Amino acid sequence: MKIALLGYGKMGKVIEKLALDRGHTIVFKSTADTSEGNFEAADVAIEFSAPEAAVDNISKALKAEIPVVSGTTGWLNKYDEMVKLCENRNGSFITASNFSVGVNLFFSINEYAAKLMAPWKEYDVSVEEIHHTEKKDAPSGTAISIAESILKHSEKQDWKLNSSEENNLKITAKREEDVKGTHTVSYISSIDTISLEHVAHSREGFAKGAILAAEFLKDKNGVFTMKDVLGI
Ligand SMILES: NC(=O)C1=CN([C@@H]2O[C@H](COP(=O)(O)OP(=O)(O)OC[C@H]3O[C@@H](n4cnc5c(N)ncnc54)[C@H](OP(=O)(O)O)[C@@H]3O)[C@@H](O)[C@H]2O)C=CC1
Ligand SMILES: O=C(O)C1=N[C@H](C(=O)O)C[C@H](O)C1
Repeated sequence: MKIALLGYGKMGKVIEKLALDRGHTIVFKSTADTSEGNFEAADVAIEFSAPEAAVDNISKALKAEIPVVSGTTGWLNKYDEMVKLCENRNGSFITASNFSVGVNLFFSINEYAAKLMAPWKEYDVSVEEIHHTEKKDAPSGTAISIAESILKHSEKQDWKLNSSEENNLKITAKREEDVKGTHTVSYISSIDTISLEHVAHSREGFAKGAILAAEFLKDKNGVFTMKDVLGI
């Protein structure tokens, strides 16, 4: 596959390395103010940039009829707009708050746990995420996905960053040097604590999942999720 990398930071660089190892080629790369290569030659675009840049990047790919995989977080208030654009252009689009296979399995475990725990009102549920200090958005997109799944099975009304109000699901976001991404769901009662945790040891899992998504998307039309890619 010929890949365009929209965003060539920490993630773009890991994706480039793994894509080359899998026999793909990189035909275009862009950062905030530079670009090189031939965008129109790409079979697929992989977009990991910044919250304020994602919508422009995704639109640019869809308008050029290039399937687009977007991993950027913090722009999802414009998700419906991007879906409409994709449908109007008969294009292909997938976004995920987290492309790692492990986290997508964790999402399913979290959903199962949320259903199981729903009747046991003595447990209070909360979510914590820890990331590196360069991260621009909080809470992480992954923490929001986890919280939204829990809320489907909970009496709590919404998630809230650092809120201790009983009717909100509390998400705590911490920033520590070089942490790739740690997400913990805790169910705490006066008697015990049940915790589910995913710890990313490197960025490879995110990058591998994004390349799998690009390979899946290349010859398809429509809007997909990681559940479609992984068949889970
Ligand atoms: N869904 C997932 O699995 C994952 C998602 N992410 C998300 O991906 C995004 C990127 O993460 P990461 O690589 O760590 O971030 P970095 O800050 O390391 O890299 C961001 C890159 O995007 C570039 N960029 C900024 N604006 C534009 C633009 N308008 N057009 C093209 N490129 C642009 C930056 O350029 P410059 O250097 O010039 O500013 C930089 O090259 C974040 O939103 C993060 O949350 C991260 C990991 C996994
Ligand atoms: O910015 C990051 O680094 C990450 N961002 C994603 C998120 O916001 O959930 C995914 C991963 O945790 C790493």
